[in-house]
Parts: sequence; C-alpha cells; structure tokens
Amino acid sequence: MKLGRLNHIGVATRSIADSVAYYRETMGAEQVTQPFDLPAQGVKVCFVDTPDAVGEVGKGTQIELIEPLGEDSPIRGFLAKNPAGGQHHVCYEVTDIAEARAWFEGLGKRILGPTRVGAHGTPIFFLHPKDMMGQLTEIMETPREH
Ligand SMILES: CC[C@H](C(=O)O)C(=O)SCCNC(=O)CCNC(=O)[C@H](O)C(C)(C)COP(=O)(O)OP(=O)(O)OC[C@H]1O[C@@H](n2cnc3c(N)ncnc32)[C@H](O)[C@@H]1OP(=O)(O)O
Ligand SMILES: [Co+2]
Repeated sequence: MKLGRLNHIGVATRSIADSVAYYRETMGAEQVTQPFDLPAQGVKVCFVDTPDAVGEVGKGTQIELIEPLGEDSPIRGFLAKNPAGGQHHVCYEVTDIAEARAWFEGLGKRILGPTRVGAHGTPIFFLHPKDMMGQLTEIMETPREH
C-alpha cells in the first residue's frame, strides 16, 4: 500500500460555532460548510477548506471540526482529557478500502469497528492510536468523481 493524500485533519471541539468563528476571524478561512449531524458516528461535523498548492480553495486538505453528538459519542473521552479540544485524528485516502483494511490487518494493527460510511459519503475505518505511533488514523476511500 502507498501513502495516500491527506484528506483531512480531525479537530475535536466542544462548540463548532466557536471553532468556525476562530477559523474565520483568526485564520481567515473563507470556505466553511454548514454543520451537519452524523448520528451513526456520534458527531456533528463541519468542514473548513484550506487552499491547495496553487491557492485554490475547495480542493485542498480540510479541517474536519467534530463536536460530540449523543451520550455515546466516541469523542467525549477525548474532550474530557482535552477540554480545549484540538487535533484528534488524521485521515488519508486510499483507492480501495477493502485492500487497505487487509493490509493493516496483515500488519496486526487494531481496526476500530466495521468499515462504514464517513462524512464524505465514502467508506472509512479507524486504526487504534496505540498501533499508529500515537496518532488516531482514519482511512477513507477516495470519493469517485461524479
Ligand atoms: C466517521 C465520521 C468522521 C469522518 O471523518 O468521516 C470522523 O472522523 S468521526 C471521528 C470520531 N470517531 C472516532 O474517533 C471513531 C474511532 N475512535 C474510537 O474508537 C475511540 O475514540 C478510541 C478507541 C480511539 C479512544 O477511545 P476513548 O476516548 O474511550 O479512550 P481510551 O481510554 O479507550 O483510549 C485508549 C488510549 O488511546 C488514547 N487516545 C484516545 N483517543 C486518542 C486520539 N484521538 N489520539 C491519540 N490517542 C488517543 C488514550 O489517551 C488512551 O491512551 P492511554 O495512554 O492508555 O491513556
Ligand atoms: Co474524520
């Protein structure tokens, strides 16, 4: 398997509204999605677009703001330990999610739960941070161009 594109950096926050104000006012973000709920994943999500290598917004790596949704949200523990929120995970793209899953299983990496549909509408899975040099790692199948 080859290292794929860094699709997004997941940033946990207690308040997406506060985080959006920060990215707009402090960081000068120009393109921010409307927040949306992913009840099955236990999070409210909002994407902040960053410019790509030539400065075009909309094709670069995104900041994925995630706020707990529901009592069982998987990020409640993280926010209890990190009340100010912060960098939570990184997400790399792959061309074939099943092949990637087999690759990491073959390396003995713990995969957290089933492959499921993520915030971009494509299959994703997570790898345990303790097996990934301390970094919670999400693997996502590259969206197919429409
Ligand atoms: C899918 C929608 C969207 C998308 O992009 O499409 C998302 O990305 S949603 C993102 C939120 N969902 C997830 O994170 C699902 C996967 N996460 C999990 O299953 C849990 O969060 C888990 C298992 C990573 C951590 O569970 P918990 O918070 O209960 O903590 P533990 O005590 O079990 O943690 C064990 C150990 O790992 C350390 N830890 C926890 N979270 C992280 C992290 N984000 N980065 C690095 N390390 C982390 C924790 O401190 C513990 O370490 P220890 O030394 O034992 O204290
Ligand atoms: Co993510």
